[in-house]
Amino acid sequence: MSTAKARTAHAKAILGPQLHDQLANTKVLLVGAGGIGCELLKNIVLTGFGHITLLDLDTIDLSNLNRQFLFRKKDVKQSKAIIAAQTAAPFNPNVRITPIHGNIKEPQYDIEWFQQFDIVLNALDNLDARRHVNKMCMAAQVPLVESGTAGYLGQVQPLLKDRTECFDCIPKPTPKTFPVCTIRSTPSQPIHCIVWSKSYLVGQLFGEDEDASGELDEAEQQGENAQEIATLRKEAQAFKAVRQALRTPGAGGADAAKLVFQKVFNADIKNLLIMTDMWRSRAPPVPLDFDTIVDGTFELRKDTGSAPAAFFAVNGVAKAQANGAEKANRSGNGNAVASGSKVPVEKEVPVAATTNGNGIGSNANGQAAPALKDQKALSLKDNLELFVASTTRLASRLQNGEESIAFDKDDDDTLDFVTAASNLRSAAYGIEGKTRWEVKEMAGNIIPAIATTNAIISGLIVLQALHLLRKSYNELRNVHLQFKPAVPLSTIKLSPPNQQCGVCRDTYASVLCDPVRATLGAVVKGIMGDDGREISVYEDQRVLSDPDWEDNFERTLESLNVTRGKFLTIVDEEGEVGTIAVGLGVLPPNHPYTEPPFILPSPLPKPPKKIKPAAIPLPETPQRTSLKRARSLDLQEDENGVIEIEPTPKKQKLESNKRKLNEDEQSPSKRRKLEKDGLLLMDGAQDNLEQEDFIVIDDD
Ligand SMILES: Nc1ncnc2c1ncn2[C@@H]1O[C@H](COP(=O)(O)OP(=O)(O)OP(=O)(O)O)[C@@H](O)[C@H]1O
Ligand SMILES: [Zn+2]
Repeated sequence: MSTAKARTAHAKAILGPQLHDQLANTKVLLVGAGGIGCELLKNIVLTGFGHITLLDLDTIDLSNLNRQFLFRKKDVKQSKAIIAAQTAAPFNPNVRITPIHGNIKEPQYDIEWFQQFDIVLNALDNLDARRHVNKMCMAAQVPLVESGTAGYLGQVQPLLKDRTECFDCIPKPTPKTFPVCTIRSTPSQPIHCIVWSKSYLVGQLFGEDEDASGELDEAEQQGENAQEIATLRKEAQAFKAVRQALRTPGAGGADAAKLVFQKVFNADIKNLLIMTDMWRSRAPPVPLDFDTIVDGTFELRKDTGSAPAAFFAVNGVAKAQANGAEKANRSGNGNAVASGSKVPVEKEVPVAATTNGNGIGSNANGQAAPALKDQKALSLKDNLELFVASTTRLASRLQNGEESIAFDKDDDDTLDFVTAASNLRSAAYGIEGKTRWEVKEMAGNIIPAIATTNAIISGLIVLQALHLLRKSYNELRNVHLQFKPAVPLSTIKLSPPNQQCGVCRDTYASVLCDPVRATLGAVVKGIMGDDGREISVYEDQRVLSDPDWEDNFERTLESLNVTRGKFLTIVDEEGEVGTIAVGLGVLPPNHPYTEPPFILPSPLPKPPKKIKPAAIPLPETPQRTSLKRARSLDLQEDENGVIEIEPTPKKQKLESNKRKLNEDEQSPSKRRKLEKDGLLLMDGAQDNLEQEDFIVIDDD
């Protein structure tokens, strides 16, 4: 057998000659060349996909090399897409890989561009880009395989307009937040102190001169303790002096750091202690003292030697350990603090993750093991020194012209500062400390990437992609990789689209136009044809017209900042007919100047009548990966240990922004209402559209 034949023999045997030949001509777009993307590129090249476009906006970072195996050290700072394409192309001489170093959200990647592909594979790491690709695939009617991994968990979801749920059919959970008072006055866990330090203190000291009273107003309205709020207000106002000191050359060194320390770890805590009621049911914090920490005589709890002291041994010596840790161990009082011999590890932390409070890492047997610098437990004095050093560095950056500094996990100065400040606060509140490594992980919301998870998920993506290309729609499954060694995979049959979805239930159309010449009115009237319904028109969240207000119809699309890659959304005023989403593309170069400056789709879009949401809420979707649920449904694992779960009716999705707007629009007096709310409306074609002219109805 020739080498070329031998190379494809196995793939051909597995796929069958028909699919094998089809793949050679298949055009696939792979978005993302990171952890999943590298694995997936290798897979699709070896499977025999013939035309691959690989797009990624990023360059290679040293930290990518442990799992993004198409990259080498010499490639650091080069384009991910270009290097991945170069490395993977020789895996199959018949493949054509077109790398693009760019952002998938750029306007040139419009509906027409997406339509050139037979299938799109997402290997992205953020919701925003995923949602964008989902929408473009729905608009272009191109099948998409969506995927993601988090530590040991992973998911693959095939998506096809009108057949399956889209990525946006199910609302995504919002990130966890903490009540403002927990963060600002009564923390009880390390994460509370970390959030305080990175989201509040860094901003107050090094950020824009922002008034942080908004969230306090809100807390007050929600009935929080008025005295506590008043104290927190005073505390925030008193930042002025320290902000000034940090920005003053000469005073901005260690003295300024000491000033900050005295304010936040001593004076502010003393002020909170005045509210004795607050500390009846919880342990009061201990004001820290700069000088005695430096000279080694400071004691966190003079009285009982309570557990937290074990983690903040003064001078790096586990002075408190003898009385503190042991007592904590014996008392077993259920506090969040752990024994002096082992700090609880919240997430997977490799190598010498446990520490014994004296700055030396210990392994599982309690034997001393040399800790990496970042994984070393810091004593109270270590933290104070780190606080002074990092505050001084940040202050000098401000003095050298940086206007404001925000937390960034990859900015060593801010990470050092957040590590030290959160540990000092933890010490004051009797909460265990965290290593710099752990703080980076928690503050940066880092979930360790696991190469094996990416490899498994990338294999599953190819299987789902093959089902889509074969049009074996009954074979499609959502697949979950779960942290259950006995049943690592579960598959779920696909649910139909959510009828209330604001993305995949829209009727999409594409208009090729010259936005410099085409007016809003001409395009909208062209799309609507002889359909005389009352409509409103939006671009994203901006209202461009409604039935009582069509002033913008005269304006060119460009003057309204509605250009290539954007969508005009045409919403039925009565809410009875589906929404039309018109994607804007460019005119072909040979389009005659004498013709209208746009080409309408043919046939014109005919959105369906809307299905009214059911009055009675449907039962909630089950925990999809839950084994318990699978068992309760009496489902059997198949021969591969895979459990299959039938989809159940889903809960009505919260109306999308657009639908919320729709309700608003029912009233013809919306324009007046918006103006009453202080929102600005554009009055005539001569108006220049400024950013502030946009009417933002709801922020996402
Ligand atoms: N809008 C976008 N357009 C193009 N590529 C994107 C876009 N958003 C994210 N990506 C790419 O998706 C990839 C996701 O891969 P991955 O999750 O492994 O992230 P990473 O940045 O390589 O790793 P880590 O975040 O763990 O350091 C990245 O290479 C990233 O550049
Ligand atoms: Zn949807």
